[in-house]
Amino acid sequence: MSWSKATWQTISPIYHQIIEMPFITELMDGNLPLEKFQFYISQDSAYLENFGRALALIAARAYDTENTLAFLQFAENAIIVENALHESYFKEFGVSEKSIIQPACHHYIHYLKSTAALENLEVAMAAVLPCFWIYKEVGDYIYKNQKSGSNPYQAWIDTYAGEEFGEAVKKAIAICDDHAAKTSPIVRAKMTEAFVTASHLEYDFWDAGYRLRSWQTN
Ligand SMILES: Cc1ncc(CO)c(N)n1
Ligand SMILES: Cc1ncsc1CCO
Repeated sequence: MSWSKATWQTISPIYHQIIEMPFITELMDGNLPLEKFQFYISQDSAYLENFGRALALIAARAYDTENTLAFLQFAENAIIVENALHESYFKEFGVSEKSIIQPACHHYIHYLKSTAALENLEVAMAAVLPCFWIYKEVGDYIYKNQKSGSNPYQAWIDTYAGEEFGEAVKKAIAICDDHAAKTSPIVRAKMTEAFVTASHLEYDFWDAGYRLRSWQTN
């Protein structure tokens, strides 16, 4: 079995918990309170900017130009999505300025950046993979299970259920499988551990959005 298939099986309970989260079910039904979406989208803007930096760092560390190019493209797209969030969703949902990075987002960003900087390249690639893969699965799940009628969050749903994003996800999975096949069992196990950790952080990011979880002092 490929590394990616085995690892997805490992995080399958986390994925199933994610699609049952109130943030996701309410986003799907279009009745997620605006305040929670605003919190999420402003945190996600900071997330994508820094995710882009982590991807660019992985691009710089890649073993060959083909993989450098792939990760540069991922980095560029993450930043393009971030700009799209700014220009359309921010206006549409009345999110005005860049807000302080709150705990869940802070945790995730710095986990990705320190892993991209300090761990084996293969482990860094595995750490960023849930950002691609879980969003693709969640996007498809919401798209397929949506009720008919208008949803204020449709633009968000369409971004992640779209074909262009799907192609990037397939490519990122293939790159991880290729690296997993060529590395040692010790590094492969660390790749799995990084994938599991990032999957927990994906859950936590949505949970923080639903609870509006912020620093307790101001
Ligand atoms: C927290 C998070 N993970 C992954 C993605 C996918 O781009 C995103 N936008 N935000
Ligand atoms: C994972 C990811 N999320 C938003 S853009 C991007 C890279 C896709 O090319």
